[in-house]
Amino acid sequence: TKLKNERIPEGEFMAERQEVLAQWPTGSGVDFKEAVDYQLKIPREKCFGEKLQKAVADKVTLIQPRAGVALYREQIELLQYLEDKGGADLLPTTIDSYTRLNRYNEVEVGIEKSKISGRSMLNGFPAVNYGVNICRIVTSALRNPVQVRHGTPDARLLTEITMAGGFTSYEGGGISYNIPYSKNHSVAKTIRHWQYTDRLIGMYEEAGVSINREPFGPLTGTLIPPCISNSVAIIEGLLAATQGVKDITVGYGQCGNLIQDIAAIRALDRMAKKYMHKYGFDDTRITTVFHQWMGGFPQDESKAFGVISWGAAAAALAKATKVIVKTPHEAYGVPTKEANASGLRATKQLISMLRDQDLRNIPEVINESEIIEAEMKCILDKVEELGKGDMALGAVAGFEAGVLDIPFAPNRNNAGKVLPARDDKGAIRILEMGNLPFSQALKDFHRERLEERARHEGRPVSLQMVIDDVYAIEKGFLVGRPE
Ligand SMILES: CCC[C@H]1O[C@@H](n2cnc3c(N)ncnc32)[C@H](O)[C@@H]1O
Repeated sequence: TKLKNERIPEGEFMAERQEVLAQWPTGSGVDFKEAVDYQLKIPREKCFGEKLQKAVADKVTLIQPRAGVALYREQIELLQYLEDKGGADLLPTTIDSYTRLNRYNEVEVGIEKSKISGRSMLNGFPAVNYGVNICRIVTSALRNPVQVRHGTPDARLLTEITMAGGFTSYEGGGISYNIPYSKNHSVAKTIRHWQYTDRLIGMYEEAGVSINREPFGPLTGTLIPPCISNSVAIIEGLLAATQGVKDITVGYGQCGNLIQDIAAIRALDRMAKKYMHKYGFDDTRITTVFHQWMGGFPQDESKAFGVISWGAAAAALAKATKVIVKTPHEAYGVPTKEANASGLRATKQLISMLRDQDLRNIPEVINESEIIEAEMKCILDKVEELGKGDMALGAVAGFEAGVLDIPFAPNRNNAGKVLPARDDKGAIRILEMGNLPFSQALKDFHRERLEERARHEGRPVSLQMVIDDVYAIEKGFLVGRPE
């Protein structure tokens, strides 16, 4: 059927649902009505959206780790440790890579190997293979709300099982879990898959169960201009709201210039609310999430804590509703529960020390935020025009035209013409505009900021700046200065 940004008709949805639930035997354990009843019995303080709204009211920034291991008793032990010893306000369950690729046979092997070896042979929690009841054993063993975090282009069955399994938040989107994560999936296909996810969550909403949805903000996590990741977040938020989703957390990955990071969150929050209103979704609740540094991490744990704390400070000063926390094992792989908890404690230290400081309204932030909003408007206006008002069609056409273009993304449907580089203060600017539909004034602004760096470094604005900025991270710097 032709893609359109409209609520999936019930008959069409139910027919598709039969196929989805048949994709793996555990799908037969999903009964929507029974799942709604189960969800309605979950205490309110364990509902993700409720806790986010309380944080907004209390003006606090919540902390949330990533965490996922193969065996479910270990997953319970891990998450209990992170809430008890790490002080996590919100809990994740990070899903393993095989499940993200719908390769459930290989998951089975991974679970068996983990049981035999006694250690996690998967890089996350295999929720689909475990099914509804084991998910409920995990989510009901914890004091805090639990969110599904993953990177799945076709997450339809995962949604069915985890929503029935007592999770109350679900990360991802048809763009943000495709373009940065896969080479060949078409944007139209994954947007359609995620319309299924959002329609199912819309059905839970209509039955009185509010499930929080969080588009994946950071995208490739490498020098992403805030206007690009913010625009994708808003498109995914609008596509979700169209399917009946009411509780949406829009996100952004730390880039490193403090003024720009705070401005990005401010622009994201304001524009998300503006676009929800523009499209008549006045009953959606919007919150923000700030991801601590998504780039390469130092191996030295003390330096890693420096990076973690800096991301915590930026989140606190931006008054993000929640911050996603890194660990001192980031340079190595899946962290131990102790390392994960220590990243949380370091973060909470900064969040609480900076609780009374808010930099969102200082002039430099407002100036940068207004530039980001203007850039977002150029992009979103063009997406609307290309889609003739339909955001789903506009997104597909936007990628084809290079109006939406995510730097360093592997997907062959991404133009890959836009090239970012840092200016003299480390803020992300655009060196190659590709087909971004910016006004001349905005194009001139970016050029001027890069020329300023060029003058300071005594070299021309060039691709070498992009390369130097990518490698600067390993040397512990942001701006890749010439040798
Ligand atoms: C956005 C995805 C990348 C981030 O997600 C972390 N990540 C991946 N898998 C796990 C896991 N099983 N447990 C804890 N963190 C995990 C990586 O380290 C990185 O920061």
